Amino acid sequence: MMLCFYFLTYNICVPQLVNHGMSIEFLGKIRDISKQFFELPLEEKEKYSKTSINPDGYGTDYPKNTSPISYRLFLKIYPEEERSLDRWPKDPQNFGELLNEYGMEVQKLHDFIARAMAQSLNLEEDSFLNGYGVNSEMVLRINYYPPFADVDRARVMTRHSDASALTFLLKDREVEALEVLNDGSWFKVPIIPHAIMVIIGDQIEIMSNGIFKSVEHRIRPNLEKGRISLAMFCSPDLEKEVGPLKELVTEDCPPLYKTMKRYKDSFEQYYIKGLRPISAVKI
Ligand SMILES: O=C(O)CCC(=O)C(=O)O
Ligand SMILES: [Fe+2]
Repeated sequence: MMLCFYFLTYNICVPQLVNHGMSIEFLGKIRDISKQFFELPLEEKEKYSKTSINPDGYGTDYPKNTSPISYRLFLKIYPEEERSLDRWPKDPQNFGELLNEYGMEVQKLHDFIARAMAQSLNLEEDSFLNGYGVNSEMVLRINYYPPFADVDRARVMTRHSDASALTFLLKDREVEALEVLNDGSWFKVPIIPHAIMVIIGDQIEIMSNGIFKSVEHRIRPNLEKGRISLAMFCSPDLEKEVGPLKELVTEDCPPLYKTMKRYKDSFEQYYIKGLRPISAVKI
């Protein structure tokens, strides 16, 4: 496996994984089948709609009567027994099987990267993985952004960092739209075909006591073309107390973040106010 660090400026770098073991054909199938799902008639997609109690399924993040900047299919992949299988599309055929296989592959990548990150800090290789607790989560969000011309110009996906520990992002093969923030300026992330981008989420920033910083990013839709992306959010067990790893806290390096459960739950309330949830857990 190879981690290719793509430097956008001298101090901002976007890790993209290549030689990750998934074939070009497999990634092609995943992207194509996801796109086919979003191209189904609305009433077909709405068979899998999310509800107010279960976020799994098809939906948008905006109220029904406004034109959304993105549509999404949100599916919990792990823990396996928490899958809402009635929201896993039966059409296109094989979608479920492919998603299952993709989940297993991304889990391997995740464990490899989490171990490498721990080793890079001279920690035991399982330090981050142990910090996740037993029922760590993987949630897939497949995003479809219609062409810009179809949506309100002002609506760029709000800037955010991910609530996850790590996010593994399979980007569109053709449409560049992801931007990351550094020092007040936005930088476009270039496409490396078939690479999987690793996004540092808030919970790795917390566990590493600020050594790894979560990345603020946003999407600027394309004028002519729709765009597909698959974001796999890998996060600790919701019931696990997550805080700076004790190996990283010393007299000289006090904890910089509070320890808390269910970080994700508090995310939404800050996000909708335009605040960064991570700022609320800083000591
Ligand atoms: O579509 C993308 O490339 C990124 C999506 C994203 O940031 C998210 O779903 O959290
Ligand atoms: Fe994100």
